[in-house]
Amino acid sequence: MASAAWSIEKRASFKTESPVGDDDNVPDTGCLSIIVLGASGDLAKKKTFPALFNLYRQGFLPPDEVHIFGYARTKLSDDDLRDRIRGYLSHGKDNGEELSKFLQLIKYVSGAYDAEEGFRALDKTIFEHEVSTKSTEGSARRLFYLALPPSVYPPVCKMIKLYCTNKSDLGGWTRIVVEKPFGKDLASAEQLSSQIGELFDEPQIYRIDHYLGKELVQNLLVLRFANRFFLPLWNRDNIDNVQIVFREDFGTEGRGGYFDEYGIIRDIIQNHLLQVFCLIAMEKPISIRPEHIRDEKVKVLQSVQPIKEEEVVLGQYEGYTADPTVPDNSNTPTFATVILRIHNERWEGVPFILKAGKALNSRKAEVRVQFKDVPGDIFRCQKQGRNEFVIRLQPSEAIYMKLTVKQPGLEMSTVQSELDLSYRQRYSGVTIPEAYERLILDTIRGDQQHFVRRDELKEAWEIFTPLLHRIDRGEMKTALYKPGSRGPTEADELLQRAGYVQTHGYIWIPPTL
Ligand SMILES: NC(=O)C1=CN([C@@H]2O[C@H](COP(=O)(O)OP(=O)(O)OC[C@H]3O[C@@H](n4cnc5c(N)ncnc54)[C@H](OP(=O)(O)O)[C@@H]3O)[C@@H](O)[C@H]2O)C=CC1
Ligand SMILES: O=C1O[C@H](COP(=O)(O)O)[C@@H](O)[C@H](O)[C@H]1O
Repeated sequence: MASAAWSIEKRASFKTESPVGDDDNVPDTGCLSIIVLGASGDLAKKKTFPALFNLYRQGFLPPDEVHIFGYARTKLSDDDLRDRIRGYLSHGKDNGEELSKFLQLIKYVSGAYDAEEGFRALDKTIFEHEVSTKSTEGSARRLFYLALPPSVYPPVCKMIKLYCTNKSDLGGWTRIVVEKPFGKDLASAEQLSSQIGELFDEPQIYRIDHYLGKELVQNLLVLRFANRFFLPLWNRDNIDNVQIVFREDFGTEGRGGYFDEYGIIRDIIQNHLLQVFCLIAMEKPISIRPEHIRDEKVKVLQSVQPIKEEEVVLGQYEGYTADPTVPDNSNTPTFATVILRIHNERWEGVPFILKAGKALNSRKAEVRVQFKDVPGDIFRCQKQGRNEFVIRLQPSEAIYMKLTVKQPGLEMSTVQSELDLSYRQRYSGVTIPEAYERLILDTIRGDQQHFVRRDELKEAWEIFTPLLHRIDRGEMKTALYKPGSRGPTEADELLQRAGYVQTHGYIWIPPTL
């Protein structure tokens, strides 16, 4: 099929204003084919198909318009694929009829990732579906989700471009969703970007970072820019330090081979935590249009200073190399604390402490903004703790503010307490969507706000590549830590040196209903 001019992508994610583009002629309806490449794999069964099922159940994938196609090299029948994924969709719930109907929407095509034959067969199967839905040529929508190792992105994109691109002159489109890790360093990411960029235009490429689909990450812009409270406080005059933390209480769990090639900085910090960092640190965009938001993200990334070796702590949990897919002498960090410093008027001197680790003592992701001490404090509160604004991304989503209040009672003494917005309590009955669900819906609607733009990705790699190369060359020390611990003690020491003051004797406990 011949390709035609690409349509401008459009979607209003905030109902009061279309943040995307000016072209209102792109239809949100019509024949839609979702093609999951790498359908036999781990991500597809655990995340992609379950997200599609949830969208289907909520009516976002109408069965008269939508078909789903799995593609991979493994020889499978349609039913084999359905059987493989069934268990990941039902979660023991009694949704039998819905599930069967959804599974019937799925077809499977087997083929190589670099050969014409398979992609021609895929195109034929998709085309048959488009004909069966009486879709007008040029109006069909094709979404290719690459649940594949990045090594095969270039040949796969080439095959899609050559054999599976639909005509799009009547509002149809072809879009590509790519997963992280997008490259291993600046040079490889740029090479990959160029290879894909030669085949598809930027508005067709959706670089997924699933943290951008999390409810509380999406709330960051609203919190910062829709509340008067924070506007005057959000700067170096008031904020002492910011922590962005990811902790998992399990190890690499069967993904050791993949993980060892990448390490915790490429797996979590360079993408997930850095995206959160951008939303915390960037200036106010001129509107909520995706390009305006992404412009600001790029600017703050460009203001990050080179990382100093003395502001990095690396760790590896004991037992990591026991995984047979991990080399015995691996130096790959499973834990890292890295301090980023921003050279601009708002943030000069404020450390942004990005910390991520596997096999630690708890599972959580949060942003902790610690304020400076009260000047001329007449209550001697510094001894009790500083004001903190905490955004708990997961689990138990919450936003809370740690503050000092009078201890209730006859005495005039102070105590640490909190203003607490716990989602489960405040929004009981509301189901928070899975990140992948929301992001796939965005790709269908053409909203790139929560996806990583090419220049953003380049800046992200610019920041971390020198450090990553030093680690790869074995020039940085990796401390061993016990699984189930807080990580290397050096990380806590670095935190203290950066100015973080821990509140002793106070722990926020998520309220229960
Ligand atoms: N799994 C997860 O939780 C997450 C994964 N990701 C990313 O998503 C993508 C897919 O991940 P995941 O599903 O775990 O990967 P898998 O290793 O399960 O690979 C997916 C499929 O790709 C094919 N494949 C595997 N290795 C190769 C290879 N060397 N050359 C060609 N084809 C290959 C296999 O299909 P077949 O042999 O049938 O062709 C496999 O079923 C990756 O980029 C990953 O980093 C991102 C976040 C989380
Ligand atoms: O991308 C990845 O994310 C998961 C953690 O995701 P979360 O949504 O459960 O926080 C991580 O386990 C994995 O190593 C990494 O590749």
